[in-house]
Amino acid sequence: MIEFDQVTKSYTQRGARPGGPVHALHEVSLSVGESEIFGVVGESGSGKSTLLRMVNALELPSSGAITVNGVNLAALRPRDRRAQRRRIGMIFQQFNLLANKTVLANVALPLNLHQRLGGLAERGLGSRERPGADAPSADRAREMLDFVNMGAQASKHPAQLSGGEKQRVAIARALVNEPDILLCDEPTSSLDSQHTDEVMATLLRVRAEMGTSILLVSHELDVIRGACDRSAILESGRLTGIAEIARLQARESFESYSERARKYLEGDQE
Ligand SMILES: Nc1ncnc2c1ncn2[C@@H]1O[C@H](COP(=O)(O)OP(=O)(O)OP(=O)(O)O)[C@@H](O)[C@H]1O
Repeated sequence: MIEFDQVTKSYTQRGARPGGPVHALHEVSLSVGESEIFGVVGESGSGKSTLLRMVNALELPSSGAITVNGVNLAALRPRDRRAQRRRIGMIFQQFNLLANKTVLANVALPLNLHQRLGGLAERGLGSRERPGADAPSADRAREMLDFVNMGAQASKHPAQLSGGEKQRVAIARALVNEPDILLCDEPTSSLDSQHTDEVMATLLRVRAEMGTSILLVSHELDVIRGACDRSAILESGRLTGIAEIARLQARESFESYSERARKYLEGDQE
């Protein structure tokens, strides 16, 4: 599904005393399977975000090749690259929701954009000219909000939500176009443990019910261990290994916070 073949990404150092190229990634080869949850761990600056951004062609390799669903990203024309990108969802540490839009409008946004750029363009119509153009988007957005248990908060604005709720809305938005890959860049790094568990339980459900492949960058080893099947370990842009993570543990780790708290406080913890 996602293949990195000897991928190197170099940047030219800028600044007062420019030096040689920085290898953000150096000859990285890995593959991520269908419906797999694949982690990426490493210290700050090890190349995690670069790797993630390369999957949706926000960055292209300096050498080597990346194929997604059999398509070599570097060979795509810019327009096809944008189309390919719409088939990949992404969530971020800071949620990136639009503050002046309701939860529902945030989730519907990619659908409306997709319609404007796609089918409507072909017919030479803007969505304002088409009666009821937004209605199917609203239905689909509501469906996704229900999926992340945020249906009751559809008319709120992001500022009225907790961090965990914002991230679940961001997940709904990332999945509204039914992508087969979801990229997660430090999705729980600004959340407390209760909200981390809610978000991770949601991601496990996304994989179980939608079959989405998930690439999860995190510096939180517990999060990786609790959710991923395997994880790449990066050090200074090099892949130092791919850890196999026991599946049994993964299923047990994201019980509800209260369940874990009760077990822990009552001493029922391994
Ligand atoms: N656009 C850029 N221009 C120049 N150097 C860059 C650029 N993007 C990343 N780098 C460099 O590439 C290396 C890897 O960066 P990257 O952001 O991928 O690491 P990371 O593991 O995600 O770090 P963090 O955990 O701090 O976000 C770093 O040395 C970084 O400074």
